[in-house]
Amino acid sequence: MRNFTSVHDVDDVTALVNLALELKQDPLKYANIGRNKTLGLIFFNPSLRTRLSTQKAAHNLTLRVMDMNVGQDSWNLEIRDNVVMDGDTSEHIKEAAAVIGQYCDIIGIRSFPSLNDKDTDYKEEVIQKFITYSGVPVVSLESATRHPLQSLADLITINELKKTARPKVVLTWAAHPKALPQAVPNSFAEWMNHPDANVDLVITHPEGYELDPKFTQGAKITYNQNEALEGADFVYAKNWSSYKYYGNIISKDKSWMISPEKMKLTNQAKFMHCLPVRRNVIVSDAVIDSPDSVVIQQAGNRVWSAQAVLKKILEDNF
Ligand SMILES: NCCC[C@H](NC(=O)CCC(=O)O)C(=O)O
Ligand SMILES: NC(=O)OP(=O)(O)O
Repeated sequence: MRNFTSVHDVDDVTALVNLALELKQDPLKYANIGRNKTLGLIFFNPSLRTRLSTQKAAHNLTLRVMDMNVGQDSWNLEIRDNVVMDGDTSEHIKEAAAVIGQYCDIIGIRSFPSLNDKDTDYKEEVIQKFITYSGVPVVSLESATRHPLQSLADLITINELKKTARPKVVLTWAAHPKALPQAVPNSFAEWMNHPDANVDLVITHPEGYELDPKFTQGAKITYNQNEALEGADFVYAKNWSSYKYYGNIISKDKSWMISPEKMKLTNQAKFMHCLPVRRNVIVSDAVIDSPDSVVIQQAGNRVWSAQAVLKKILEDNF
């Protein structure tokens, strides 16, 4: 594996999940593989889990880590090509990526979408330009359209907790006051639809919140949340803004919040969310504080997800 930007970069998903579970049992098993190598973590947006879990994973592999918040610690970067840079961007991504590639052996990038222009966001310019110009392997720390380290951690968590060979997994939209990216649900759908995930995926959302079919193909999609939740083994809640009416909030329907009444429709499902989550907006206190909530285990698994990916990249490229 050279880069990790989506499930398509992984040649054997089952093997990667098994590697993560092996690392969870024995975190320092491959502690020498990153010796004298440097990982750079570049953030265009805030992060708690991704920043800290990836650092922890790197430390377990003896990688050195440098991190930077673009525009706060560094210059504002210009992403577009062929522009006269007489505005508020001081440095072009072409130079910035190439220079960071001189200092780092692997680069992680977090870059959210603008949610203004679908074509620009779905072109994934920031991460693609880092791949083109840095000359080193690149790992997505959540890009405009995907969050693969999160989805891998989600799959690890489902594998740890499933009670049947092929569980029913429900991805449900819930209302939110801010327009959020589609990256988490796109990526979750793409990973759950992979044959190695071995789950039945049902996606439920109000009309107009259809995701790009490129990610959801193979899943059952319904506007009826109660019907979707019936018999679910896992409930994965997430808000996203509309893909069709790009970046807009078209429903504020509070009835989509995951409450104890909704959880009663399920097969004593585990409640999942990538975090950060707004309590009593996306999920009620009673559900997130219940024994069926696995959000902390899920966040804990971000370490093993990142460590498995970094180990594979180190092994395959150095
Ligand atoms: N990395 C996990 C999710 C990050 C982001 N959430 C947010 O921006 C939530 C912000 C808020 O609730 O104010 C998203 O949905 O893609
Ligand atoms: N789930 C997740 O990626 O969290 P952060 O945005 O805090 O990194």
